[in-house]
Amino acid sequence: MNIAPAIRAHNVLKTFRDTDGSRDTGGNRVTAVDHLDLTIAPGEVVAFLGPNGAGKTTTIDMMLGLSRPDSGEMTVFGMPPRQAARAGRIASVLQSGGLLPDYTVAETVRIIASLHGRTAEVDAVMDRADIAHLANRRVSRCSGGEQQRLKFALATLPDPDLIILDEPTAGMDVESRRAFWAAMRADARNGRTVVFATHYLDEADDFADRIVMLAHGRIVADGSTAQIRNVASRRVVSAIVDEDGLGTLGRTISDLEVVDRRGGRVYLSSADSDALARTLLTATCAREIEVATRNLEDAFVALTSAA
Ligand SMILES: Nc1ncnc2c1ncn2[C@@H]1O[C@H](COP(=O)(O)OP(=O)(O)OP(=O)(O)O)[C@@H](O)[C@H]1O
Repeated sequence: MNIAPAIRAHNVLKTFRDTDGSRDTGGNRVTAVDHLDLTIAPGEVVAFLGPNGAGKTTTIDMMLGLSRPDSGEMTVFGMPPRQAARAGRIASVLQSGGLLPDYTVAETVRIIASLHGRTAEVDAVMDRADIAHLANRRVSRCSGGEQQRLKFALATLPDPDLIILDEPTAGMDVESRRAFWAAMRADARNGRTVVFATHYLDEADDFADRIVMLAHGRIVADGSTAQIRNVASRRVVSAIVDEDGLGTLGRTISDLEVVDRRGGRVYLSSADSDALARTLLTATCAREIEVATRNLEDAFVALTSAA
């Protein structure tokens, strides 16, 4: 059977007029999403990871049908996003607004449940979002993390096939973040597709099956969390070495990557870091050779700054 992908972006381009506060700059445009190709299968939990301005929100807005690509095509379950949203297949958890402060948590869930004809689900949904113990608390008295869990509960009420979350834990402390993602995980086990944007590497690593790293509107890495960790755990060999030495190295090590140049040192990476270090030592006049493990943060910086 041919099942439509949950999300398919084909050559999606989105630009904006450059409005930097000055008078019209002559029609310069910012490319927010640069010919994006991406397929997400039903049931995947995918993190969009990227620095400020990478294009995460712009991509998410197009997935939700809030804006349209300039060119290319975005589909959700094989249809235009707006149609999928109208059919109740997409829900989103937005960062701010949307809750009535004077209602209790339980009243809020019941009101939205009745709108969707899902009153029988109220208890189960509150349990999954870990807000059952807050049932009688006014929304205005809930912490930011508790309010986000409530919003998440509301988003799951219509039983959508896809949930999209744009930085749902921004501003939360570590404990609240953990509680939020535990609730999300409990829900995703039921086969829902979840796409979330985050700045936090740990969050992506802990809760996603797959990480899509974005920078400058382009995908710079896309893989299972294990694959991304594998790239991240490569060793970096650094040394003081001249351009001749680098040339020799480039001819010997086919996948040589110059990760960084800092403080007179060159930072290098290759799948076989032993061969890299050996060549540096024996075939060049490199000095002060050091080998270090690259952590996820370094890998992220290296991948995104190379884009
Ligand atoms: N309405 C707009 N008008 C002009 N430029 C925009 C608009 N929306 C986004 N941009 C620009 O498009 C680029 C991508 O922005 P986007 O908000 O999608 O990034 P992001 O990855 O979500 O960033 P953040 O992590 O800071 O939320 C940025 O350069 C941004 O300034």
